[in-house]
Amino acid sequence: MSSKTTPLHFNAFVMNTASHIHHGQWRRPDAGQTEFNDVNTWIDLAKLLEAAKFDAMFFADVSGLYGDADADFDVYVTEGLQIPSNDPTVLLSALAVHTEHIGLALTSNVAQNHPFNFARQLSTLDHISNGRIAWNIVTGVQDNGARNFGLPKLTDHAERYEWAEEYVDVTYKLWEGSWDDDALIKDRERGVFSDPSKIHKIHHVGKRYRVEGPHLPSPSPQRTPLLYQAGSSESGRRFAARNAEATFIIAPSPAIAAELIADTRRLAVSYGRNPDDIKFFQGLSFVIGDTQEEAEAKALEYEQYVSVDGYSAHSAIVDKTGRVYAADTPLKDVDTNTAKGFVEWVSQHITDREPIVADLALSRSRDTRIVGTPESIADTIAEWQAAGVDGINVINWVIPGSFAEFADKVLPVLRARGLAQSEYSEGTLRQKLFGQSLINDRHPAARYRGAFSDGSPISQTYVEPIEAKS
Ligand SMILES: Cc1cc2nc3c(=O)[nH]c(=O)nc-3n(C[C@H](O)[C@H](O)[C@H](O)COP(=O)(O)O)c2cc1C
Repeated sequence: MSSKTTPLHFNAFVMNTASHIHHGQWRRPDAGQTEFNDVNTWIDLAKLLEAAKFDAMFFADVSGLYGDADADFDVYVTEGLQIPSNDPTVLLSALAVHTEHIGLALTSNVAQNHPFNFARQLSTLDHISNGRIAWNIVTGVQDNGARNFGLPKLTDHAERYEWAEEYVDVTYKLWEGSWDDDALIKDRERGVFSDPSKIHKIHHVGKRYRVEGPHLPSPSPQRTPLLYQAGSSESGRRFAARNAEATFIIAPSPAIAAELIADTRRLAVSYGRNPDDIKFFQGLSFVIGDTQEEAEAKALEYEQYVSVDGYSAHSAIVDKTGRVYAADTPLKDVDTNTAKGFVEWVSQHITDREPIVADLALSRSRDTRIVGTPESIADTIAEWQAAGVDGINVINWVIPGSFAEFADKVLPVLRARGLAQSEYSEGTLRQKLFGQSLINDRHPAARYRGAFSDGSPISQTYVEPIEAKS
């Protein structure tokens, strides 16, 4: 079913590191991502994106190293594969003060921050940015990323999503229920800064957390930041259907995206939400030429920089000791239990010779890559919209070049077709996407509005009701 979203939304998909997705490209002379430690790299990019009317900068993040935590991690360090990396939560405060309209989205998983303090950080950022913050809710993907927070390894998949449900429940209570709208008074005459009868403890007691409250920040412009989610398994889709206002997907084709979108929207309705309470953002990268031949030639040039080790390591095509296979290793000799389906898929598509590991890397670098002229790229983007996609997360090869080129060459064609905005609409990030600043009444966070005002325990998800302390 075609998306009703016109114009589409466009986010710049980035990470505060040198080698985020397209590994090896940091070696190019025009790769500014090597200077990720310089805040001006990101401030300049934010200004470029805002001038081009991108909807948001969308920062990925991880809390550790990829691969088996007991395995060798040399390849990640050699490749700069998401290490070193800096914390997007801190960086976004700098970007907020240098921009006015563009949304600022950060990824954080349920292990890397305690929900009480994380809710406080996001409220602070939402105040600083005047309501432009979004949170990409992820459950984590790394054993090391879990071990850095005291866990023995990555929590099992289903339990990670149960954990995420309680995590967001705590944040919803803090963001939506702890402060009434008129609690902050600042009455110099009477010497009353806030009204204590309008600020409430949340008394959360759950399987993983005990959080008394109240929330320390006063309500920010959005209260609950715009909520993204990334994760497309059955559990991932159910979590998104209950909690996400936007989900980030990397479907291999518009047809598969259409199935994923229809299923998630159907689930959202079963949870009492509307189908269009969720917007879907597809990750795509672009190689742009004034002619198709020029675009193809540029694609070959990018492929000269492809790091087989980088893509192999990121796709967990590693042996038991964590070492990547040599590029000329026949795929039949690859022993992996994490990417078996991908290895088999690539093998099926190479029939004229023995498929090797280098073919996997090349296939990864071409995943959801569109090579063409601005017009042909706009045609393809329209096909994703027809599949139900509401926005595109633009994946870069180089910073800022990939975004500057997309802004200069493709966005004008999309604007002429009504597929990209020419101006920002007023208001907060949620106002721009959904026409209202606060999360809608169909979302589970809304049930906590006013829920603690009389101090009585409320029907709480994932926690036993407790006698609210008088
Ligand atoms: C498009 C996309 C982007 C993701 N980005 C991140 C990320 O930045 N950090 C992270 O820890 N996990 C990230 N993930 C992993 C998911 O959060 C999730 O933990 C993982 O996909 C397992 O969920 P699933 O089995 O439901 O897909 C991403 C997943 C997808 C599909």
